[in-house]
Amino acid sequence: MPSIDVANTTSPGVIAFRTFLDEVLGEATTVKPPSDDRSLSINPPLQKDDLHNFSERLSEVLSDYTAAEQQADDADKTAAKARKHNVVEVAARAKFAALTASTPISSPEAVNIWNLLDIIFFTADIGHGDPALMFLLVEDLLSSQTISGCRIIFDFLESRRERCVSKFYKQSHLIVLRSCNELLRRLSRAEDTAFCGRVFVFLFQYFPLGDKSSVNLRGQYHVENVTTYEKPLEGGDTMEVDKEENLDKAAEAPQTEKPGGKKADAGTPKTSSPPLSNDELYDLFWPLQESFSQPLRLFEPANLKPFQRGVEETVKKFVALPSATSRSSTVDEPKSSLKRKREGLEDGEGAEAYNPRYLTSRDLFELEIGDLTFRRHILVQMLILLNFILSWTKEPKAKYDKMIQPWIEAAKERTVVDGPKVNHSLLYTKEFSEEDARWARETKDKIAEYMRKDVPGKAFYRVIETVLARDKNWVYWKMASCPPIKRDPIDPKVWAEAQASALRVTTSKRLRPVPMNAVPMEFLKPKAPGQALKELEDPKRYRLPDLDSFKAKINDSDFDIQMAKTPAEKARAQERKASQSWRAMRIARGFKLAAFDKIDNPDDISAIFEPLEDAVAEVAADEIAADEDMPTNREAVIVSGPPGAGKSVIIQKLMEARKGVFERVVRHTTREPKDGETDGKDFHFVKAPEFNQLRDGDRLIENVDQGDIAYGTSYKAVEAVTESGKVPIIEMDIDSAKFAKDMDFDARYILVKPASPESHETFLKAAGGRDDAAIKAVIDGLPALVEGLNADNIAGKVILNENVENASQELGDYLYHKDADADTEIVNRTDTGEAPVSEQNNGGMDVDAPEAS
Ligand SMILES: Nc1ncnc2c1ncn2[C@@H]1O[C@H](COP(=O)(O)OP(=O)(O)OP(=O)(O)O)[C@@H](O)[C@H]1O
Repeated sequence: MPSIDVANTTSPGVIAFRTFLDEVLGEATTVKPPSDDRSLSINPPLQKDDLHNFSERLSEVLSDYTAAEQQADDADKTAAKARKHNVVEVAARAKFAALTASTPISSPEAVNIWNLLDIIFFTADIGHGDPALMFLLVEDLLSSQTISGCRIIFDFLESRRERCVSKFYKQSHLIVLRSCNELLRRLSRAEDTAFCGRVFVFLFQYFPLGDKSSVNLRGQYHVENVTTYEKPLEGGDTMEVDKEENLDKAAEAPQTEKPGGKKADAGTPKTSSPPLSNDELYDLFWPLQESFSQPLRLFEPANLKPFQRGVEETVKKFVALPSATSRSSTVDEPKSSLKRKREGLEDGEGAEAYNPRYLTSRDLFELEIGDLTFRRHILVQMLILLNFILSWTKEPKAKYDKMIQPWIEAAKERTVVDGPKVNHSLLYTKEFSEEDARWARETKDKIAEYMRKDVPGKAFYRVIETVLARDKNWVYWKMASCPPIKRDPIDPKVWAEAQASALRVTTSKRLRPVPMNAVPMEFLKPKAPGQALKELEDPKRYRLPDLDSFKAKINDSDFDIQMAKTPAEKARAQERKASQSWRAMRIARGFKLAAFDKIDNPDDISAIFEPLEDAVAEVAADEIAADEDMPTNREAVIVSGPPGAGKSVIIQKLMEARKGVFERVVRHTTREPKDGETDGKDFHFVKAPEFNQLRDGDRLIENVDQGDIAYGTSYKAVEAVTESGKVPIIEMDIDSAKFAKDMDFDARYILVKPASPESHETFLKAAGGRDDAAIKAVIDGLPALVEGLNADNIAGKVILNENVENASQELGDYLYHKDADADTEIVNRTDTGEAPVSEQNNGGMDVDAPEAS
């Protein structure tokens, strides 16, 4: 900071620059006058061109300093430049201080503050001022204002973000980070949730993905986040539940009511015992927060046991509470009180935000856990910790080592100094036992089951699952000390070749036999009578252009429409687009007519270029069965079953027997195509990011990971078949079918089972690709695998595969009769006393009786 007395300076440079500032600020006020509408005073940003000859006039004012800088020898240049920057800074700070002292930030006159900051930015932009100055002034301003004032300043910062990032990222990023962090420290996460979010989003946008400045590289936990709660009613400083000897004692001794009946027993959880009372749970519930804010303490068994007990009892209690839909009025109370609290907030602030406040008073405990949102919040915390436990057991640790090895190698190959290095502060040496991992897995399942119950529980749990999965990637990235996230440059050789061939193509001087774009006129030459006419009819002569070629043309026209400078130019581009769209639609009507239904807006015909329509087209190209041959119920059919049960052959037989009725839905996979497999026919082969996009966008009805390979079925692929008029039939393993059912995907679920373990073994041998041990593993695992499907009553029909013909016949019969009134029909058949086919054929396998059929 320059040590000049700002108010009484006699430095001619400072005086001159300050006068200049007053002048240009006056001009700026004519361009952007004070306005009652605050958004107008901040936006649009002042432009340099709005100020008459700004650069020249500024250079003139600072000419002496610039001359001194130019004349100085290399050693003194920096000092000369600093002198000029000091002059600018002193004058600018003085003006800024005067303005901020006299102008409330929310008044219309605050436009002068924003204009001054813009002018300081321009000054730095043409090299006459310190680029950091504007950011330092904003930082000062933020620290001098109340939170509502900071919101206005933040509007300013957000509107100038791109400009600042593109010009002065290097000089500003640390100041911006510091200011934002300071602001976040002042904000209450509960009251100013939305504002906190804005600050975080701003930081993410300001800093490039992969920038380490705001990464918690050492994995430090927010240990100051201490939740205070009431001590156990009995008194005493230490929570009895935390003492290990008590855990062991309690495990042995029967649970006795302590004096007052208020103290929780921290022994081994009894899964069958009833949920604890609120008072008892209170003493186990709030101490969990300690582990939530410091997960590393769980490596100590003395901390882990009470944690496990607390989690189990809490989950048990939550499960026992009435669900959101059936709760009594008491549970609404916290919400209404919260509402009252939020009424004081500004418009739009916090309306959608909910951040649970920890009301840790014992008296409020019942109300607190009665709130579904609060319960979910706690359960998410638990899931994070359970994931933490699962990440630090033997197996995942070995996986990290394997994963990190290539980074270490890469570091050696590239540069020793800058390459990715393993971040040892995140690689803990301690690990959890297999027993702890099992506990974590089981508890996770319980929590998942509970969370999925309430509406919209399934979707909510899915989001949480996705977020936690994504979080793992960040942890991996931090473990490698945040290697740069960038694409490798193109190999110079490849680049040179591409350039050379582009040159060759574009500079060919050879005369073409037919000028470009001209139609060959050869047929006009005298020929045998009638031959010229025949040649004219040759389909090659009137071959339609490729539909996709219009896509780029229409995009170009769209661009021209947007960028048109005059109305005439715009009209021409619109006319061009209309003609291109018309021609594209004429071509598409021949084979993508179904896509026309998807066009809502005539200006956007992109639906006809979408791959879905390709699938429809392909399907449509096949023969479709006559209406009377179609089943009444055309809902999708999911055929699932254990590996080698005969799903494929049964479906194949059915499709041959009922031609043009069913169509297989093609699944997506991230694996590479095997020999003979065709993209779009056997699978849609996609890369992992594309698959993740489908999965994260909820565009899959099911997906499973088998090792590193992901499989999934998209809604679009199913729709494509439905739109073609056929019945989609999807072959899946049992887990995928359960997943689809969980996602409430409407379909008829069929389970195919081999009639006996012996025949299953034969099928698996016939299918090949498995050795004896693998075959045995499949057969042994079958009862457990099938159990879920039967128990949850997912499969509406179980088919025993003894004979492919019969099984496919049975499937066909079922699909043709399982329509609106099929149930009655089926019941009638059973009423005749005839045993269902599957029962007759169960061949000794322990099969739950399928729905009567
Ligand atoms: N009833 C049957 N009689 C004789 N062979 C059968 C019968 N059912 C299936 N097979 C044979 O068993 C093998 C496995 O059948 P299929 O490929 O249809 O099973 P899948 O359930 O589709 O298996 P996966 O899930 O592994 O793809 C095939 O070689 C098939 O010909």
